[in-house]
Amino acid sequence: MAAAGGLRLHGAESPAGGPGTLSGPRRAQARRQAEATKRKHQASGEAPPAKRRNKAAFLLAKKATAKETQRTFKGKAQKTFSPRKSLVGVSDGTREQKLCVRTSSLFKNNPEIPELHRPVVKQVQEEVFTSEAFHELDLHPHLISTINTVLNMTSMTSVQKQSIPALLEGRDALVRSQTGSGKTLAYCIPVVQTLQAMKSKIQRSDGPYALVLVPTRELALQSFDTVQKLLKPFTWIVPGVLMGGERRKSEKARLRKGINILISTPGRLVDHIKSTKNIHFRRIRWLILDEADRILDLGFEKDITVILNAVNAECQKRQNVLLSATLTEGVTRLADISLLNPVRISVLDEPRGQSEPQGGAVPEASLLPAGGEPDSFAIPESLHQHVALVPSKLRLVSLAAFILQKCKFEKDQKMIVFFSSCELVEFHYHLFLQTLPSRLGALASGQPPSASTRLKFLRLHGNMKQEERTAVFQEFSHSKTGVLLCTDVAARGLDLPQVTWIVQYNAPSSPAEYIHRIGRTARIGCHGSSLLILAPSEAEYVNSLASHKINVSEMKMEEILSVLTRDDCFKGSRWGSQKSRAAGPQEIRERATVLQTVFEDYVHSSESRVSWAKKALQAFIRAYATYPRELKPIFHVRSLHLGHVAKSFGLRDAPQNLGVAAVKRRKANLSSTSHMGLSSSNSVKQVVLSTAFIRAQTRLRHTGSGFFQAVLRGRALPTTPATCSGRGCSRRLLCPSSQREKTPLIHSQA
Ligand SMILES: Nc1ncnc2c1ncn2[C@@H]1O[C@H](COP(=O)(O)OP(=O)(O)OP(=O)(O)O)[C@@H](O)[C@H]1O
Repeated sequence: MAAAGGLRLHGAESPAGGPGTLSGPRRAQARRQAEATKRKHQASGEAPPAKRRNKAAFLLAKKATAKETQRTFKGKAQKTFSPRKSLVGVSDGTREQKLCVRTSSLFKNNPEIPELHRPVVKQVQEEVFTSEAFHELDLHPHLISTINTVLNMTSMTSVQKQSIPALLEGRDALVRSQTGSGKTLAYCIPVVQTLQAMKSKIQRSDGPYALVLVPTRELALQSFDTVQKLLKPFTWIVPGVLMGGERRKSEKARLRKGINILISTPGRLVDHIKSTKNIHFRRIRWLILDEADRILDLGFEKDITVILNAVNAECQKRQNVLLSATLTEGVTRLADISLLNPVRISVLDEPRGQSEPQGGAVPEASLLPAGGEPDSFAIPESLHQHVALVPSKLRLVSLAAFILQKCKFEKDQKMIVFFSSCELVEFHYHLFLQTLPSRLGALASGQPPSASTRLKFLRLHGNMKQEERTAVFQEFSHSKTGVLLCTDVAARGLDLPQVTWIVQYNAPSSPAEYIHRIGRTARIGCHGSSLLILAPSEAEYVNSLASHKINVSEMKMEEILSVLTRDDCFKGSRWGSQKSRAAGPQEIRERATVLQTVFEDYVHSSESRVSWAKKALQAFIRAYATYPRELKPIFHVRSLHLGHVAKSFGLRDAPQNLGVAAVKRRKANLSSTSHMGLSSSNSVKQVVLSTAFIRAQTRLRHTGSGFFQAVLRGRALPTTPATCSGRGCSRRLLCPSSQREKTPLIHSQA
């Protein structure tokens, strides 16, 4: 417990003569005593036990604080807080008693922030728009007028100019262009044009002619919406969407009536293939895999195998299209041998400079990254990328300060913050929702927060009910401002208008995911920015990004935190008489500590909140343990300082028994764990162990196109497509004519 006051600042951060409750000599005595204890433990190479660490301060505080201490937020200067009874601001009106009050020491014992010596690399750039109009294509006039009037588009983007003619010719295609460059229309327009032109007019009861697979439900809804708009003049063609979370019964009814362009997530389609009699693929002409690298990843392996086998069993002649902003070399080569004479479409400027593609057919090398290096992807030119190195203890306040900076002090900002798991999204969503808006409004003015001071927080992740997911997706789409906290469920394909900032609070597990996350901003030629928050020990990740031609510039943590001096509700009393704007580093530190204390007070206001924060911390460590092998030297769970990370969850101390229950569960299942020599006191190790299974599962997944790699493991990839030579063919696993029933088949154009 701290020296009584809920917001008492102590240690290095406590300003001399500041708001503390101890008199000068007593304060000095307390500090000397605390430092002596600390030196003793440092000398022995271990941290002092939590209780003893605070004992000196606690004893003196007890003596000195018969009186209550003043809270230091402006507007609350008169209000006094008892250490036992002080209340944390909760916007739901419930007031809970504090169990313990102790202010953090945020700026002590942090690792040094290294200088970033990032190599400046030339990013791969693409031209978004062309000067060619849709009416120059050989499309139905009603389709053109729908594009012009309903979608308000006249000129084609580069990827559309290259893809539409090639797809109208009936070619299989691999399409790669940067995020937000119009790939959806690049496949939707040819599908609609072809289906409306069919000689025997399509009947609803014919069932699906086109099957579009997308990785997430929101993307399914979004693609469905685009197709629906394009089909306005062609009312006899019926689009439909299948996605998890919807009522299966109503989907079955729609399938029974007939859907001609079927958009689905893989899992839900498998559900229907297994359980719905009315689903068939007899007339499939198009198979489209949007975000193909994700769909063909190990995570979807089983589902895709079921779907492709079902489709191939009924339909041998169709056009296959694979699209993504990050079609890796692995995916393209593997798809190459399973597609029939595919056209490879890429919008990269550099290869185009050498040989201009004719009619959408790009030279073979151009789906490979410029310069022939593996897996470098184009990034929108108007996207400004930043990185901030922030010690673990300061992560939470830095994120909150950044949100305030952009969404409170700047106009019309819309932000997406990515986290590594659903639990982390939930934790930060509720924490911010309960603390930040109430601080900003109520504490500054003594009134409830006004519309102008209110921060709008939304959250989106896979553990939410579908109705809520859809509502949030719609609300954020139509909103001009707001902060969406989410997992990677929102990373792929979503076209959320006017997003100005992307924050990656937890680093992504691959450069492809980095590209997709930041690609939610700066779409279709707009401006946007991104911020990646890394711990000092993770600084090397900047070089890893550079090796994929991704350039980030540094934003200093102090710059982020300095915004707190613009809001007097974070003012410490030492600075009461000074002008905020002239604040120096010490005031910034003090204000950051005030903000951290707001979070800690909230978390420690009840046992249940403390255990909620511990669970979130546990989820963070679990997710941290799943980085792929090649990133382990940068993101290794053993390099985490549990006590420091705990601070970023509003916890005052490192939990002692973190992960024990999980480890016990795993122990029961995995007899092999015993050899790891578990020590009950080593919490991080326990969590590592409890996540061993997850790591093993995800290792392959992170290797990129793991599904195909698994199929082909053990033999060299053919560099050029060859024809199948039947049963003994070395590529038989991908060839429809030999082992259909066992294999994930992309193509079956017999
Ligand atoms: N020719 C065009 N003119 C103007 N706007 C367009 C055009 N084509 C597409 N758009 C708009 O551009 C935005 C991005 O399109 P889309 O979502 O298809 O991009 P994408 O390349 O699929 O992105 P991602 O790789 O992130 O999935 C959408 O709002 C879409 O309406």
